[in-house]
Amino acid sequence: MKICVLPGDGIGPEIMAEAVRVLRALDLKAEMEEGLLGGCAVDATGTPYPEATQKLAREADAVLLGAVGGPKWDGLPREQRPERGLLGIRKDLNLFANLRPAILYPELANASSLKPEVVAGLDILIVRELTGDIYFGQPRGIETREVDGTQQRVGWNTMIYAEYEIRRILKVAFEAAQKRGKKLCSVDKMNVLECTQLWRDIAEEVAKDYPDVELSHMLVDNAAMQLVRAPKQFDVMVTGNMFGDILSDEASMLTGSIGMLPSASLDANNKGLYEPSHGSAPDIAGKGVANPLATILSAAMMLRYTFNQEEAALRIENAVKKVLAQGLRTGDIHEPGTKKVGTREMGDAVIAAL
Ligand SMILES: NC(=O)C1=CN([C@@H]2O[C@H](COP(=O)(O)OP(=O)(O)OC[C@H]3O[C@@H](n4cnc5c(N)ncnc54)[C@H](O)[C@@H]3O)[C@@H](O)[C@H]2O)C=CC1
Ligand SMILES: CC(C)CC(=O)C(=O)O
Ligand SMILES: [Mg+2]
Repeated sequence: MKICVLPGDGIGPEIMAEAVRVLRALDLKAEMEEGLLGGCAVDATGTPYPEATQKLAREADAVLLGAVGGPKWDGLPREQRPERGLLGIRKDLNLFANLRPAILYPELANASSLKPEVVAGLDILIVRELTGDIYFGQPRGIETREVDGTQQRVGWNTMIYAEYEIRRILKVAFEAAQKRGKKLCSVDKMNVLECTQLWRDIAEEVAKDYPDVELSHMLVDNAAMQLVRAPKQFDVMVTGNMFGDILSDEASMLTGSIGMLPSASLDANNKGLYEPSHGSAPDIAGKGVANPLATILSAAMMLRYTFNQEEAALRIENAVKKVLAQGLRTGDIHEPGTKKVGTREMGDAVIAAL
């Protein structure tokens, strides 16, 4: 098992240290090699996805990533920003399928942003397309030009999907739905965006190959509302890169915190990059208080999807459940009657529970 470890920026190194310790505690035959991605890579090499990291990531079976970015790098030219490194590695490894499971652990029912009765038993899988859409579309830019007779700055991006990109992510979503509750909700904005009209048309076509899955469609604004009104109506949701980015952050709060939401980004052969769904949390970086569970649960997803080690994945997930049952909580999920712990202490507890 060759794993490329990219801690990244902000809380990245803190949460990654715990995930790596958990993996080591499992005593797997894993080779882990660290590399630079994001702001730390910009500082060291001038570029957010340096060649050495490209080589490491391409040669590895899987990549485990913390998070990238932070205000320190926000003023850089766009090509040098940490987030371009993240988009770069996703594109380079062809990781078009991003799976973000929003599962409520019963112990966190009171930490959810919604009432316990609305979220009890919540288990949604968000399937987000990850290498297309407006995050990658060309042309894009900011320039000064004449508009209605005056010089103005104009900014623009392009929302674009080719048929094959839509088709392949829908297949992933239908197959995931087949293995779960057999319900798939495709989220788009077809009432105003041609790009997502194509998405909806193709969803209807692909659905013919999956008669056992019930396909529904929802406009993204309604989907955002339904997620906080009655989230348990959803089984699998599939959507484009930008809508999926936003809806998955929203869904994370139904599970108690964005610090609980892991993710897997897969190519066609289950080579994967695994990372928490959150960012580098500059507001709490360096304080030892970040929740490492999303990263630890991402490591479990890595064992499941890339390495077919279901038993080891379940061991990690059960250890996380046990720690929550013991009442240990980082600040983001803390509530009266539970014990507040830091990042390292949470990692220690998961290892003890293993
Ligand atoms: N995959 C990645 O590497 C991502 C990187 N980013 C980057 O991260 C930087 C910060 O972005 P934000 O919009 O602030 O989003 P963020 O997800 O980093 O933080 C949002 C809020 O959630 C909290 N939070 C996030 N992870 C947490 C954890 N594990 N434990 C406890 N609290 C946690 C933060 O403290 C903050 O209050 C930006 O530079 C952004 O571009 C943002 C999202 C994803
Ligand atoms: C650079 C962003 C697209 C990262 C992000 O917010 C995400 O993938 O969730
Ligand atoms: Mg995001």
